Order: sequence, then C-alpha cells, then structure tokens
Amino acid sequence: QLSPDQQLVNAPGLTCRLVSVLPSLLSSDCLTANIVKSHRETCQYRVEELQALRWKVFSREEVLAYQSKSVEEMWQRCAYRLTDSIQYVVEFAKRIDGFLELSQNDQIVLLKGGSLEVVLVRMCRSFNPDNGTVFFEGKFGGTEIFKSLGCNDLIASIFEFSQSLCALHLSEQEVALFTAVVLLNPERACLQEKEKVARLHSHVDVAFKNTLQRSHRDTVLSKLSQKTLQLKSLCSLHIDRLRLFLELRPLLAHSLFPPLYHELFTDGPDAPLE
Ligand SMILES: CCS(=O)(=O)c1ccc([C@@H](NC(=O)Cc2ccccc2)C(=O)Nc2ccc(C(O)(C(F)(F)F)C(F)(F)F)cc2)cc1
Repeated sequence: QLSPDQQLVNAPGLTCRLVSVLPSLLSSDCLTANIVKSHRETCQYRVEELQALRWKVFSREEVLAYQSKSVEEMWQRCAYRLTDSIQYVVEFAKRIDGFLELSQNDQIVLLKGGSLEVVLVRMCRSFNPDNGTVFFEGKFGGTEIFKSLGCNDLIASIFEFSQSLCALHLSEQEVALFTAVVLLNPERACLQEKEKVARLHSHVDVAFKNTLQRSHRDTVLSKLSQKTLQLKSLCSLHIDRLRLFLELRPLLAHSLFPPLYHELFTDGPDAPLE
C-alpha cells in the first residue's frame, strides 16, 4: 500500500495536470483576494453595521414628514445618496487589478453603464427582508417614505429586487465578485478595447465560479444570471424616470444634482470622472 505522496509521485499525469492548472488557480485566487479586499475597503457600511441598525425604523411622524416633502427635494436627497454610493463604486473599480490598465474611455464607459447596477446590488446589504425596509438617511424605512418621488413602480421594483437578492443570502465575498462581474461587462456600448475588457471579465468570472464551486454554491450562479437581467431593466427604468424628471425641470437640474450624477446619467458632454 503506497503512502499518499508516493501515490502522487506515481501518478505523474495527475501531478503535471495539477502543475499546469495551478497557475490559473493561483492567479484566480489572487484576483479573488484583490476583489474581496477592494470591496471591503469601499463598501461604505459593513453588513454588521447595517444589521445592527435594523431596529432604527422611521416613526409614523418621520414617514409623514418624508411624504410631505416636495418631489424636487426627495429626488435631490436620493440623487445625493446615490451619487455618494457611486463614488465608492468608482473607488472599488479603481482597486480591481487590471481596471486602471484599461483606457480612460473604457473605464468611463464601464462606470457609466455599471455603477448604478453595482449600487443596487450593494444596496441589498442594507435591506431588511423581514419588514421590507431599507437603510436611508440614518434609519430604516419602507417604500412609503419615497412616496413623494412619484415613482412608486420604480421604488416597488427596487424593493422587490432587493428582497429577491436577499433571498440568495450572498456572502460579502459573493457580493464582491458578483459586483466585479457586473461592472466589467464587455458588452457595454462604445468600448474601445472590447477584447481587453472581455479577458478581464472572464478572469473575474472564472474566479467567481471557482469560489462558488469550492463552497458548493453553484446553484446561486444560474439565479444570479437572471438577477443581472432584472438589474439591467431596473437601472434603465431608474434612468428613464430621472430623465423625465429632469426634462420637466431643466433649470432645476443643474443646481439640484451633484455633477457626477449628471456625467453618469445624462447624455450631456462627457467630462472625465475625477
Ligand atoms: C450601497 C452600499 S451600502 O449598502 O453600504 C449603503 C446602504 C445604504 C446607504 C444609505 N445611506 C444614507 O442614507 C446616508 C445617511 C446616513 C445618515 C443620515 C443621512 C444620510 C442610502 O444611501 N440609502 C439609500 C436607499 C435607497 C435609495 C434609492 O434611491 C434606491 F433607488 F437606490 F433604492 C431609493 F430610491 F430607494 F431611494 C438611495 C439610497 C448607504 C450605503
């Protein structure tokens, strides 16, 4: 009876296969570690913090106060919050190995197309599925606090999406890898070096699949590909509503929203992200 390492030595085929596959496993582990670290450093609130705040729910009076705010004021508050979260997503992207090696144009195209998608995926960490509330301006509130926005269908879809994403019980590592896959989408229009983005995307995809397989979470993969489709329609609905709002109030637009919000969500003259 041969000892395990003697068996290994006697199985050169296996050993050379391991050696040949090892570099990609190592490089995909390095990429996984880099993405998880980048997520941890740029995720705004840690999950533990958000969960510890779940008991802080808006009172009846606070809900009424939100509902009596003007459409403009509520849009401004949401725009500021989203722009804040998007800044962290920009920082997340910049820390992913390979992202800064892409052309400036492609970095902007990927962020224009994917930053809101990443924010909405990340937002599910601040969603409490037990009572359908989300962390907003310091406390947890349901869809009713966004009533004066005048987009109940958009808000309802965002909450449903968060609810369904919570049901997958994604770990922080899975959120990190999934948001990197969402961001590095080679199908975004107007990419200059599509091939280069596709290579980076496939490396992240392989790293994500390896991680899921090792933790026996393969079933999550098929569910997440459906989520990506929902995410796409949710973001285009969100951007359409924003455009509608801005078109009706052209003067307000430039004073109301932070500049980054404009660069990302309106087809105005493209200024490079700072
Ligand atoms: C996304 C990364 S994370 O999960 O770490 C994370 C979650 C929640 C917030 C939350 N932070 C604040 O409130 C800041 C704060 C705190 C205290 C006083 C004043 C201010 C926050 O921004 N929520 C929040 C919910 C919902 C929205 C919608 O716009 C959307 F569409 F995104 F869901 C809305 F439509 F539901 F409003 C937009 C924003 C920030 C980060």
